[in-house]
Amino acid sequence: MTDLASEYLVLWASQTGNAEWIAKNIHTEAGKKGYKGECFVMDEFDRAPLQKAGIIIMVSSNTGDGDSPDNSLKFWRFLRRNKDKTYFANTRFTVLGLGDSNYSNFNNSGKKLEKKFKDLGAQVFYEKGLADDAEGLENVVDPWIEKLWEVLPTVLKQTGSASIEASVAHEKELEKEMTELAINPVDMPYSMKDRKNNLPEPIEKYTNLENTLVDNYTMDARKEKLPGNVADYTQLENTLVNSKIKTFKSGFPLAISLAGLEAGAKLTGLPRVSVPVVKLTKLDGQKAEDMSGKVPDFVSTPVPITYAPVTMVSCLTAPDAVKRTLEVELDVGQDNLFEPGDAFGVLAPNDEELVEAILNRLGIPEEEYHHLYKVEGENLPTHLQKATSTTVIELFRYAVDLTSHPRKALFRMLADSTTDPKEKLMLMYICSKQGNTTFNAIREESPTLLDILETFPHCHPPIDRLLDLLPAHMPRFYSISSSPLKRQGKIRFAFNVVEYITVGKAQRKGVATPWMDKITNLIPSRSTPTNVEIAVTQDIKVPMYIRQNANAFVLPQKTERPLVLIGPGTGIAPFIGFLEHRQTQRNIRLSMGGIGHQPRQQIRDAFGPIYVYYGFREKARDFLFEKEIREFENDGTISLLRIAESRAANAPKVYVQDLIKQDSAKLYDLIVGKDAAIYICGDAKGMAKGVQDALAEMLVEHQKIDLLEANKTLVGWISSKKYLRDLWA
Ligand SMILES: Cc1cc2nc3c(=O)[nH]c(=O)nc-3n(C[C@H](O)[C@H](O)[C@H](O)COP(=O)(O)O)c2cc1C
Repeated sequence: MTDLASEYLVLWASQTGNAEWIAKNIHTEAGKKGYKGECFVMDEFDRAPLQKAGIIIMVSSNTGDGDSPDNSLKFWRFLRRNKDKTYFANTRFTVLGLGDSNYSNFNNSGKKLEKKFKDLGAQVFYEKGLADDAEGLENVVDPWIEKLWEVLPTVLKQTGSASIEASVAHEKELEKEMTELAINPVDMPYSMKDRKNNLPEPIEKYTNLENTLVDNYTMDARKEKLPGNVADYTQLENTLVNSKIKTFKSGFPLAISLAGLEAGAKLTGLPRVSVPVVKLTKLDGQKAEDMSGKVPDFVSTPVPITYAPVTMVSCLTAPDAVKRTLEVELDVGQDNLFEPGDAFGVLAPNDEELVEAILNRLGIPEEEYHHLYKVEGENLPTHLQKATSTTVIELFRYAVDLTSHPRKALFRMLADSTTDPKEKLMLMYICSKQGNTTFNAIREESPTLLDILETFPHCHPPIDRLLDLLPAHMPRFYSISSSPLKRQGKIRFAFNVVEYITVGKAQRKGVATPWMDKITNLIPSRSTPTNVEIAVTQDIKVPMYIRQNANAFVLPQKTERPLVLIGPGTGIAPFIGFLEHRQTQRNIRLSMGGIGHQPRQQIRDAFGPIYVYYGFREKARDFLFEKEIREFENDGTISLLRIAESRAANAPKVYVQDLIKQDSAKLYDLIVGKDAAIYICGDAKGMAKGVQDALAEMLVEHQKIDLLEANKTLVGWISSKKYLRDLWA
């Protein structure tokens, strides 16, 4: 195939919006460069010119255990059924995979796409890119796209409406702006010396500002730094509160290292200014009621949302434990069908104080919060497509993510939205190749949008552009930790309340877990007794929907099949549901009575043994579900309970993988001899890899095969669903 193709097709599959955003940017830019083509989500492949487009560019992320995103499952069914080795004989393609190296199945879906397309006769025109969210997607995505523009003219005609010359000229212009920015000495942000000279006395307070323009500061720390009498300011603050002038939450401005920024140097590798898509139009004079507590209509879910009343809350950790784990029960009603192991999504809003502080920082007064707007634009991202009549506050509560890792493209846009040349230079530096270390350090700090805006006080981005560049706000998923057999119409789940301090001393919190902590109202005391179930009678509702488990992380149909359940920390939660289910099934069988000469033995044989590997820091503080687990052990639901304590006083650290190694003979007999299914839930990084190694060692020792063979066997077990993993990074 040497001819130039005349049309391209971009296909994307995305679980949380990154791949969609990147794919749509590629499509928009290709159009601007004069190429002709279309862009579709993979599951709409039947509308796409699959065989007609000579060039296919695919962008796909991963979910679960190297699984393809939900919006590509139909496409995958089509690909799997397609056995025609010449189906894509006239197609050249490339793949951009988005993955995370914390997962052992790194970028599995992109790799699978490449293999399948080759099997169907397609040829690779440009080597696939495998981006890593653990390191920052941009590190691979940006150079991969840059190179794509170099390769594309060799395989695709520029036939679009824009004339080639015009597009080349436009391209040159962009290129110049994008790849080169000379640093003029007068534009340089303050040097350390200047900074010290400009600071009020006493200077010692500021000497910790090495390499920073802005120190991290809290309200109190800020007061401390104010020159003059602090009492005056405190009084001023009180006066403001008393006179009902609203005060807003402060952010934590970032400490930005400019170590690589030198006068006369050039900034290169700057991301292209992303094409504006979103247009926010005010609907004249129309206002909406404050719908606080109700998820706005533009949020789409695969099944309708249930507003489930909270019926019980319990704190599973001791007051002085490092993590705080809550268990919550929701009344989801009889119509929501689920199995233990299924997950459900919680539609929590962004933190209200954060939302209001951001709106305030963007210059939107409170009386504007409820004006109705329409979100318009060609090729809008999925999460904004239905926002045809909504308010600014709802968009910031439910449409965009205000706390996840910022994209380089956001900094690039902010650079164009500041009135201050020094801020512009800093922002350009952050998204340049030279500023990569600084960008990664910023990612580590997980700043909120408020923190970023407070770091660059002269930056006034238009809201439309923020909507363009902020990632989608997503539901948060939790595993169900109860059995519908035992608790009809109710689900229980457990979660750690995500709150922590960063290296830069900024306080951070998650979205859904602090929200649930707040609405269930256990926080004020913090000394809530451990493991006491508190009935909730107030009208507290959680918007949620059940997502049935796509990767078979549910109990096997046959109750005789032995199980090995491995779940440290909150990874034990789905297994509590499994065990409750088995316990109830056994009780039902017992109440019905066995059959034959040995009825009790017959009942026992109907339920395979269950080995549980569970771990936590310390028995006294973090033994989640202790009461339930002891009960399962005593009544024989659990056949073998192995507990790993990683921070027991005066004892070596023990992890679940250590216990698996100790039990390797027993486990080999159960897993290989008796065909047990293995389930593992929890941290993808240390734990899942450790368990994988321990299982491989078990095979090496008892099956007498080498490590390579052992790992191949494990991969085979994963694909045959004998070894099931529900992991998070
Ligand atoms: C629950 C979950 C499971 C994931 N599993 C994998 C995986 O098995 N392999 C991998 O390479 N990346 C995995 N990822 C990482 C995603 O592919 C990555 O974060 C990507 O940027 C998401 O893009 P999206 O927003 O388009 O879905 C997982 C992410 C999540 C949240």
